[in-house]
Amino acid sequence: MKHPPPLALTLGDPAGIGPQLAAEAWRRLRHSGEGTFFWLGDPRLVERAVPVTCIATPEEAAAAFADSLPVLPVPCEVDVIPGQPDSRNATATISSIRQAVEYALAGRAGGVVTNPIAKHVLAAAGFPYPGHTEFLAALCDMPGEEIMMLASPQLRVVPVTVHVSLRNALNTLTTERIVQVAEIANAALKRDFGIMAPRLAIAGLNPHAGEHGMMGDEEITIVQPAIDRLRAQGIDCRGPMPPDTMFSAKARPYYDVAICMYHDQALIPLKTLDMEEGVNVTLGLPIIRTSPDHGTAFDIAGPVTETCRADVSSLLAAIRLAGEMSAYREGRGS
Ligand SMILES: NC(=O)c1ccc[n+]([C@@H]2O[C@H](COP(=O)([O-])OP(=O)(O)OC[C@H]3O[C@@H](n4cnc5c(N)ncnc54)[C@H](O)[C@@H]3O)[C@@H](O)[C@H]2O)c1
Ligand SMILES: N[C@H](C(=O)O)[C@H](O)COP(=O)(O)O
Repeated sequence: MKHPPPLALTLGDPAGIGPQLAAEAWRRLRHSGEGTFFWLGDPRLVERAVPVTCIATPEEAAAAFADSLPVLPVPCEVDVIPGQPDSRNATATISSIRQAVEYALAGRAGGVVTNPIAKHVLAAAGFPYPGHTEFLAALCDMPGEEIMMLASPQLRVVPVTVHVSLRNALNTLTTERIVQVAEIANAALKRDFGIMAPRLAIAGLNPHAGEHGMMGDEEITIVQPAIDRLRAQGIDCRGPMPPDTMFSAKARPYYDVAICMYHDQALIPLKTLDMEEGVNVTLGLPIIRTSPDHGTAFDIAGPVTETCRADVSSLLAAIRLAGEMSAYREGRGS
């Protein structure tokens, strides 16, 4: 049987926990048969902790994986001090993401799994994107088509507005964008998650979903028209749902994804319920991209050793989910 291409795991911020996690993920997965990955990173950061094979192409990863971490070298410009990010290393962080996407677009990587970046560190080096999500869309030449989903065994959430201030989120929330995001989520649940008739729950924006206009009228003027348009297309969606109760254990079984109006409305419930198993997924692009749901964790970053201080669960969940999504896309999903 032909093996699927390996996943490309990126460097992330080299001063964060990414290098530790890459080494630990390899230790946990090397004999598991759950898929192969290669790390686009600086071999000097991990070679004291795990055996490393430097590879020149993704195709060499499979043969190396059982015995060593396959590393496609992306050297850092300056010495890495764990916990102390340095924007001079932004070039390596960005190059790693760029190469991973190129391999995925060419079908030479089964998907991209990103290690966390610190947005302000990249911004200090002139990086013009607020996060991976928007950068990946630009690399795929599909700006504006990207959406962010966070998925865990208990909940899936999609924020309509993402990396903007709360004030800007309110100013930029439109019926058109809610419809576009819900359509992409609906299609992705079918294609990448094997959910053939997705059920969408659309959140309100205001307390009590506006209380019939008493506490804000965005539900009436913006959200309900989006729901009407989605239903007219045959998409199963309900709402506007009061945001304070829609994430309860009783409510969650009735939908497959919650479409939320702003970043923290979506991410707070998910990370509170399931930080360990939560995965950040980019939908709407031709490539598969997943990521752990946590950040760079500079406060616990240390030299990469044989013992990993950071919790690798979310990265492992991201790697597994990328493999599952890839299987669904290729008709191998179950
Ligand atoms: N996917 C991404 O690239 C991504 C996601 C979220 C945040 N970030 C970035 O990360 C940076 C730091 O963000 P933050 O401090 O808000 O969040 P964070 O997730 O980095 O850290 C929050 C707390 O959780 C702990 N933590 C995080 N991951 C952990 C792990 N795997 N094991 C054990 N403890 C862990 C940290 O030590 C810290 O105490 C920011 O610059 C942010 O932009 C990146
Ligand atoms: N908003 C995400 C989170 O808090 O988990 C995170 O910042 C990652 O965003 P990108 O995947 O766009 O880097």
